[in-house]
Amino acid sequence: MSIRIQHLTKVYGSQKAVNDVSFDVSRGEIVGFLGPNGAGKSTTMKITTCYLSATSGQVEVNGFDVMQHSMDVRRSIGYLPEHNPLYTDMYIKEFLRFVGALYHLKGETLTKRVSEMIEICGLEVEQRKKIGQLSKGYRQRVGLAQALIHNPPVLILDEATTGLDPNQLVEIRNLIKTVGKEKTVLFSSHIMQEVEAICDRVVIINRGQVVADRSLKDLQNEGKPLEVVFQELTMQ
Ligand SMILES: Nc1ncnc2c1ncn2[C@@H]1O[C@H](COP(=O)(O)OP(=O)(O)OP(=O)(O)O)[C@@H](O)[C@H]1O
Repeated sequence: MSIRIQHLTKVYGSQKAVNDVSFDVSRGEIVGFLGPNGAGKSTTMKITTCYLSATSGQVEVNGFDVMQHSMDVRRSIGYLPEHNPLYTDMYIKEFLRFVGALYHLKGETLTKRVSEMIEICGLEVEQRKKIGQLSKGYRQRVGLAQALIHNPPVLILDEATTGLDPNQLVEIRNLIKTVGKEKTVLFSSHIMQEVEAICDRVVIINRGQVVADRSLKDLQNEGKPLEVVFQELTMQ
């Protein structure tokens, strides 16, 4: 199992943001993680990527427990957070080299990997610019490039396509689909068409609890659009 979340609970002060959440993501699966605003998606993702600690429950990534083996978990994961933090004064290449070095890539390997990321993420035309000079869509691409630079087996993408124009959306979607052929991907989104286009399975969370864990095929066989299923499960 690439990601195993068992009985995960996170309490902020007096608020239970995540309440006994359990689900697995198998190797090579692309899973859409859906839920209304404030449902607990980002919190679950932050715990899975070791950015936050859980109040209780277990999370394993690639067989490593997030509490006991956080360095192994971090090495196994590429993470694009919802608010993608980038060094705006750095040039794209400079930033990717910096991130690659954090993962102990060096010399020719690092140079090759940075070039590959620039190509895969469609950054060639803008590669001479500083990150602060890039449009939002290109910043997202840099975010994806930094998430992929160490070739992690697991990708966690929190609203990776927010703010992209329709053309970029198609390109990034295709990119996620392509990398998803050899990686496990958990990604959150509010765009149902996107989830339908990319995912094998959806996990829907509402008020901190999982309310659906279904394959897209199952849902399609029922003939209900994902949007309708989502509304039925999350609108009270
Ligand atoms: N650092 C924090 N301190 C206190 N409460 C928090 C903190 N982070 C998140 N929360 C609360 O936890 C709940 C879940 O938030 P979370 O960001 O995980 O939701 P989400 O499903 O990702 O929402 P969105 O779709 O709006 O991004 C929300 O009510 C939020 O206000």
